[in-house]
Amino acid sequence: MDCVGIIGYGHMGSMLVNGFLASGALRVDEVVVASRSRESRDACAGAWPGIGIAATNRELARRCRTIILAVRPREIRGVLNEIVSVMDGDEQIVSLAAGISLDDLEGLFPGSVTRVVPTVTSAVGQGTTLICHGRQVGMHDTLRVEGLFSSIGDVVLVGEDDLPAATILSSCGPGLFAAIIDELAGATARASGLPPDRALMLATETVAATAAYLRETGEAPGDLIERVATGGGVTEAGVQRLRERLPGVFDEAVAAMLQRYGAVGK
Ligand SMILES: NC(=O)C1=CN([C@@H]2O[C@H](COP(=O)(O)OP(=O)(O)OC[C@H]3O[C@@H](n4cnc5c(N)ncnc54)[C@H](O)[C@@H]3O)[C@@H](O)[C@H]2O)C=CC1
Ligand SMILES: O=C(O)[C@@H]1CCC=N1
Repeated sequence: MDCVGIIGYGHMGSMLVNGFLASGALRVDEVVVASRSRESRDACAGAWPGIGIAATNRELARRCRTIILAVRPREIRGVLNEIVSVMDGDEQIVSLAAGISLDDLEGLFPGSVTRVVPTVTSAVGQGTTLICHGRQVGMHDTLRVEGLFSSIGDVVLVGEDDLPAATILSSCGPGLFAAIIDELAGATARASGLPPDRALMLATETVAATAAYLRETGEAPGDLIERVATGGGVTEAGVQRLRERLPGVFDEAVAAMLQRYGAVGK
């Protein structure tokens, strides 16, 4: 049967199962899940009655033609080595793992291999999934995987050389922006009598509204700043401080992420 198998039912695996099923892209009888812990397999079976649960990764590989690897990068080699002997070679492997190249994957499974970088914000139907197909991926698999992931948000095709930088923006980005919201709300609450939960709510709404404004108007961030920061006014004082310190902070953060990206699967 042409089932979609998902190995690993952690943050991404569960988000994908929920997204594919809630969107109607797949039915429960078209999905099989395998995960190392009994608890996560039981949680999946409880959340989606009728879904396929495989006791082992090999059982899943026998039942599915599209196999999504939603395990951590350091587990990828072990999982692929484990399942490859029960595969007949015409399956499509979809790896979510940051830092594991198409060459690495094709070295373990010399067939149709695609790298996909989802984002946690797809849980609320927002954000961009990155897709990078390997050399052996045919038209049927290309359309199948792109169609599947477009059911949970936007899909953008990216060359493998651009994948690390694009991953930082689209997939690590929610974590980075959550940290910024937390810091802005925390600093405002510390400097005032504003209750922290209220500060967090206002900061979160403002970030969502700012993103919507930039997206809808197409205005450059610098132009928006000029519109907000009345000459000699309040915003100007804050933006000035940020402009002095943030380039160094962001250069450091991006360098650290790129370095980790190269090491994460080793
Ligand atoms: N969390 C995120 O926002 C994103 C994660 N990714 C990638 O997705 C992958 C999964 O990340 P998370 O879901 O965050 O990790 P996680 O740690 O939440 O989930 C991993 C799951 O894999 C299971 N697992 C571990 N070893 C296994 C094995 N040998 N066989 C079967 N199941 C096994 C674990 O029990 C767990 O359920 C990683 O490769 C990561 O690089 C990609 C984009 C975004
Ligand atoms: O932090 C990570 O390693 C994963 C990959 C991209 C987003 N989360």
